[in-house]
Amino acid sequence: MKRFRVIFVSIVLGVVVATLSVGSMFYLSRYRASNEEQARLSLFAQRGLMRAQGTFNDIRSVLFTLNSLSVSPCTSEHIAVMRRLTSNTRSVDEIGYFEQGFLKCTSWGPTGERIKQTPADFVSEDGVKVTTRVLPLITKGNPLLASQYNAYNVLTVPERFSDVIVEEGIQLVIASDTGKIFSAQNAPDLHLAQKIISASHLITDSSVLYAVERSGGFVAVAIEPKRYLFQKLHEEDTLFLPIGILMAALVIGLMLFRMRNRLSPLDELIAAIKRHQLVVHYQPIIELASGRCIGAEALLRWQQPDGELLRPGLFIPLAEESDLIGDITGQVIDMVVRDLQSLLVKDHSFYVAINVSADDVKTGRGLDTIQRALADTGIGNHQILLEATERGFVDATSARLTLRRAKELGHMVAIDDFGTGYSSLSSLQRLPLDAVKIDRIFINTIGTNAPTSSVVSHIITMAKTLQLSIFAEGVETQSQADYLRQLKVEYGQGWLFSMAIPVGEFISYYLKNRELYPLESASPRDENSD
Ligand SMILES: Nc1nc2c(ncn2[C@@H]2O[C@@H]3COP(=O)(O)O[C@H]4[C@@H](O)[C@H](n5cnc6c(=O)[nH]c(N)nc65)O[C@@H]4COP(=O)(O)O[C@H]3[C@H]2O)c(=O)[nH]1
Repeated sequence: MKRFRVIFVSIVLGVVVATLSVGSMFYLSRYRASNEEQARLSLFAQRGLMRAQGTFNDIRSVLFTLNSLSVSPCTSEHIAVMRRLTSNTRSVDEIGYFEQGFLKCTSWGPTGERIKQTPADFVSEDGVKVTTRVLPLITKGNPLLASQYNAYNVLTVPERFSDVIVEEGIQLVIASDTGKIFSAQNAPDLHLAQKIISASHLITDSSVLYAVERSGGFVAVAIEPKRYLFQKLHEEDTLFLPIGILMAALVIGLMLFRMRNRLSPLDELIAAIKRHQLVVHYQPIIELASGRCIGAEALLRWQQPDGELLRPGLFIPLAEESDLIGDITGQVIDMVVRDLQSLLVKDHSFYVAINVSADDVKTGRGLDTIQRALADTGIGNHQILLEATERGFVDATSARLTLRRAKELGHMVAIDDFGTGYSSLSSLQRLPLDAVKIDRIFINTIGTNAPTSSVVSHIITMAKTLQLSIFAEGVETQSQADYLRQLKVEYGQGWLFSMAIPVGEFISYYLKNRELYPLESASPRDENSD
């Protein structure tokens, strides 16, 4: 279930991260491309506006010069001045002089035709009237732009208002802020340009991008078909999408790595220790002669998120291999103190057996952990019985040191699962042990014809010879209990009495048992032994 959840969550996260990474790069490339294009268009619009204002300034200055002349109109001297100003000013292509609203002479000379002054399309702040698309009657050329001030009229080729260098694809429109178009470059859609100029907000046209610049009555609009943006986008995409894909691959790789770690049993165990998912259940230990519950064995369980409890056989070996067992022993003793402190303090003949690992025995570290946990609790050291398997005694010298110290501190020490390893009578003799726990595989054979059925009586005899207390594990039937009682085995535990149960249930069991069998006989070692 947990495995499925980790895989599911990792896949969902992987998809989200990949989408976000590629999506954000996709968005970034679009954002950058359109920003860059917008900045480029603004630049061209600004240049166009400057050119238009520069051209108009030239025209105005010519008009003001002409108006300040004191020569007689249309004399050869007057015409010569007009001609000189025309040829010296780039923005002026022809000058005309009007009298009573009709053209009298131009920079070409006197004119015989009756040409009327044109109505203005646009009037500048200083009174210069501009008419777009005036057909020059003298030169008969393309439509020109006429700027009038009092009696003078200057004709200008409209392109002079927009002749800046623009990049391919960019269209430029120069107009008055009332929307009269003066000049354009690269054949823009004039209808669209007018819409843009007169709009007070951005207009949405899916086919173009544009920028508008306004100043001094002039407007410049730079327009670009969106396909140029797409080209730019393509360039940005080729830069940013690989980055997005790389980022996604990196994050997904990291997640896979983490997922693999989270799925590894060792990492799961480390997380369980950190999150305090290990719990202790208690199995009553019964004095066989009286039926009294005189102690309990603390047995570890790993609580899974779905409520399932894992037995220690599935994770203790891993903890032992990976050096986590010391932490586990620490948590077990802490839990025992937390769960049973008040019971242990009230009943000093009651004791709890805890399992110590081979490593705890070898290093003696477990003893320090236990001492720290018991300090100031009111629990006596004699109330903590240490169970170590035969594997803990392989290194006899360090085992002897640890056991001796344990005994000095007042703990009882039992050899667990006796008979399943290679411990011999002689090796046991040399160790300062208090008790032997006979493994349940031997108890199982009691009353059967199994070839090992006689082993139980041999172990019992041997333990008695060594003056060790005897605990029988895995007592499941009344006949097994009767047999053990006959052979004077003092203590038993097993499903006949109770399975390992959570602390609440255990305390109820203990209280009921005490009602049935009030305290009078002694535990393997009484409380004075501390
Ligand atoms: N079939 C049957 N089984 C019975 C009966 N009565 C008790 N048992 C089971 O026999 C095992 C007795 O514990 P153990 O010999 O100390 O053997 C323990 C002990 O060596 C180790 N262990 C348990 N808790 C800890 C711990 O906190 N630290 C360390 N280092 N090892 C632990 O894990 C082993 C297995 O523990 P559990 O799975 O809890 O299994 C327990 C218990 O639940 C019975 O009548 N019938």
